[in-house]
Amino acid sequence: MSVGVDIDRLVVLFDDGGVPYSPTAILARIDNIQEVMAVIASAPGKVLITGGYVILERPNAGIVLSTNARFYAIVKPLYDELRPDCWAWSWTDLKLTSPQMGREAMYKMSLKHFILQCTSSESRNPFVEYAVQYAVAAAYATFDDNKKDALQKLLLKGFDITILGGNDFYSYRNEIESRGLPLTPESLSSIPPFSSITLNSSNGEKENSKPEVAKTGLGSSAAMTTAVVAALLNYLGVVDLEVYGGAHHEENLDVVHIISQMAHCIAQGKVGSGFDVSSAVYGSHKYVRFSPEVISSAQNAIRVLPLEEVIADVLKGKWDHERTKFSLPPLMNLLLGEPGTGGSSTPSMVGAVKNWQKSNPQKSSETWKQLSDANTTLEAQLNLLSKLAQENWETYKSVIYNCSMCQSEKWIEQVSEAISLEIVKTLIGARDAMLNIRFLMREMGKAAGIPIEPESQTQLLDATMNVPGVLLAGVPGAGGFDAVFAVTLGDSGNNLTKAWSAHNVLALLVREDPRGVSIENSDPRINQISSGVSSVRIE
Ligand SMILES: Nc1ncnc2c1ncn2[C@@H]1O[C@H](COP(=O)(O)OP(=O)(O)O)[C@@H](O)[C@H]1O
Ligand SMILES: C[C@@](O)(CCOP(=O)(O)OP(=O)(O)O)CC(=O)O
Repeated sequence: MSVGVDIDRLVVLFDDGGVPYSPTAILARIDNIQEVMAVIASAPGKVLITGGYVILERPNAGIVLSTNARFYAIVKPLYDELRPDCWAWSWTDLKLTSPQMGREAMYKMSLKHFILQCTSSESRNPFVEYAVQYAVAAAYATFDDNKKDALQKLLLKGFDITILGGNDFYSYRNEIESRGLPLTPESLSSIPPFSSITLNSSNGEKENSKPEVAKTGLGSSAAMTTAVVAALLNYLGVVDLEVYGGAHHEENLDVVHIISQMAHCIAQGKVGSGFDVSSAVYGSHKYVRFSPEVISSAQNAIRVLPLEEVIADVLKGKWDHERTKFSLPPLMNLLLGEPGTGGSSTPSMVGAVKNWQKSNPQKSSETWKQLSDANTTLEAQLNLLSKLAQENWETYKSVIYNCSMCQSEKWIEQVSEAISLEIVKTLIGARDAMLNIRFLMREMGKAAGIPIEPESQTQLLDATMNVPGVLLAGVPGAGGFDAVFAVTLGDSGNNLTKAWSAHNVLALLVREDPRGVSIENSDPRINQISSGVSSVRIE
């Protein structure tokens, strides 16, 4: 059977409540973003649930959960055909588009030294610039002469790179408030995918201070850098990320990790612990940092050696970071709540903690040891819960279901037989470990004179941990006034979302997703278009 429809009378409506699209406009929108020979990679944002500050020093470990918030990089040639005279060129072109920021920048890249020169006056993106330079240098460093010829041809076609960050990376709280919408996840989901980014107005202290992106704290720069590096390395043929599983995939991920860490550290101007890039590459895991020398020695070498040689050495360097499998036990969910009290600057918080370590080495090392032990205890309790779930699934399921409906003091009353009791005791053990971590983080903050868990967050976290079905809550990473996290049991996340909304806290749409960097089959804007279609009608 075929149905005749006058195409110009068809109207497609999107869930985002935006303007209806005619089919012609839809086709133009899809056509416009349909990629030819494009490689699309995505990398997740993260939440560091344990290990803030202490993971800066080996061998202290942290638990980092990757999320369903993803950054995308689309890489394709800028020119379809090679121009006849291009063999004489020693430069190629790079176009970098950031639609959410309304930015487009053009660069020339030297094929000898991989130096980038910005030829348009648009504001620069150092994370992407270093990602491009180091990925291209990695290709030269790893290819033999035959492959270098093919590489040269591909490079001469230029690069057209588009970067897109999922809405979850940015704060839309002000927008929701100004539109008079309720502070709920439903309001957040009404915002169209890959929306324009709200910029915080500059504070006026420095005349030329750049407006800052209003962020939710999921590590946008690490996810962005990793997505660009992965897309480029795949595009150039240095790695093949489409073949999943096995040792070869792990080796490919390690190459993406090394080049991303290098680009991120150099662009950021500091060698941090690297957990945010690590989770963007490998997904959720337990992380122990790499020795910073592997990057600092490369930083020195860059001044005297060709980049290709430096990158070759970095790829063979002593990368001693450790990652151990970790994910939340079954039937547990990660939630984030944005209190709307503004973000804090991690480098200055880290600087204050380092000063305290110098000025009071004995007390600070005691606190660090206690914190590290408390982090290990929480990890052990969560791992034990995963094991108990695996071995006693039915009992585990019913205990979690019962506990999800009441406050923690009542959990023990729900059980009688041995296994259920062990499960509840382990849940309470995890809670106690989190309370201990929070206490020690507050102590560290007071001693260093910085708001790691400030009073307003303490009140919010205490109230959160009293909501029925909430296992634990805390300030992620470096702490401060950013969004807080909670781990909830079963379906109790809905209780928490409502409780937060009543406290003027916006529950974000972010959830744990253990998937690290990956290659995507299609432009994420096309996926979002098709999943966003709510109805088609004929007018
Ligand atoms: N969608 C985007 N397109 C281009 N650049 C972006 C986008 N989102 C964020 N950025 C850039 O990424 C960087 C974020 O880095 P930073 O402020 O250190 O954040 P984070 O702590 O999340 O890593 C900023 O330079 C910002 O301008
Ligand atoms: C203090 C830290 O241990 C954790 C910082 O954690 P955040 O999750 O706050 O990360 P940023 O994205 O860098 O702001 C510093 C570090 O390990 O890099």
